[in-house]
Amino acid sequence: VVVGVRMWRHSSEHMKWNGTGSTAHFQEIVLERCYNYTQLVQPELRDRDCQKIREAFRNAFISKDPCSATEEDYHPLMKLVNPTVPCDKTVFWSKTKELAHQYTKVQREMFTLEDTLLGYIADDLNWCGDAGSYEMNYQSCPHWKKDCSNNFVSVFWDLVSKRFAENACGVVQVVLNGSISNAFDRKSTFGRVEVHNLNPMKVHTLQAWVIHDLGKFPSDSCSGSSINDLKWIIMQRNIKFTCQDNYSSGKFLQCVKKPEDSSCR
Ligand SMILES: Nc1nc2c(c(=O)[nH]1)N1CN2[C@@H]2O[C@H](COP(=O)(O)OP(=O)(O)OC[C@H]3O[C@@H]1[C@H](O)[C@@H]3O)[C@@H](O)[C@H]2O
Repeated sequence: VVVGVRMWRHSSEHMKWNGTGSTAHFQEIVLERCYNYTQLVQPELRDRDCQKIREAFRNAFISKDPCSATEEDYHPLMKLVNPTVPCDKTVFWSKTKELAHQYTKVQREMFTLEDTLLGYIADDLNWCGDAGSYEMNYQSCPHWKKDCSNNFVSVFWDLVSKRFAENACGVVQVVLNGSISNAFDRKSTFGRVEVHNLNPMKVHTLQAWVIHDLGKFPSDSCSGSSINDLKWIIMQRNIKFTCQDNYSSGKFLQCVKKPEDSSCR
């Protein structure tokens, strides 16, 4: 058996990985974002203990082999924060992160995962430690493809995405990218995790929006094969499927704000 030889940096105690290192000032950013969210964004969460949340987040991965992450490592953190999104207000996205967040900015009552506490805290951050150290590794962290998929960042997003989907109820929406050939991809987090964790006892309809970039000819649409694949999976799960296409991103944002507008059908 060839045992992969991990390259140790000669000078410091940290491993050398293929991915970018932990975000500088990670702990301070986590604490600041937690206070910002619980005091300003969702004041009804003002009693959440941000020091405890920061500590539980750090304890999930510090001093552990960054290629041995499991969902259990995050359980103490998950116990401190449970996503409570009102029914009919959940928005998933795939390959349309910016547009989905523009959507929930104009429609404040809608929620993407980033509009919940854990998604808000962790968005765009990177983090990892080392089994042999109490310090975070700011030089490099495992790359999900070149090093290992069970790294702490990938396991975190799969876990919070699963909980976000489990919690959803009523009519849920997904914003998909009509400017790429496969707007729906079974291997994406939406296709691999969220679709399969919707609870058919709570979610009765998935509404898909297939949005294409302005001035670009749509590459996929509601009648495309990838959307039909999504429709089949959803209907197999006893959830109704509806789909809207023929929207550019600008028109989508305008029409979600004013659906009664004549140009919005
Ligand atoms: N900062 C966030 N990252 C992620 C969220 C999320 O909500 N916020 N994710 C996943 N995710 C990470 O984004 C890329 C894939 O994006 P991309 O390929 O564009 O789309 P995915 O379907 O994989 O992920 C978006 C989907 O999963 C949640 C969010 O609630 C959306 O409904 C991959 O690294 C995932 O681990």
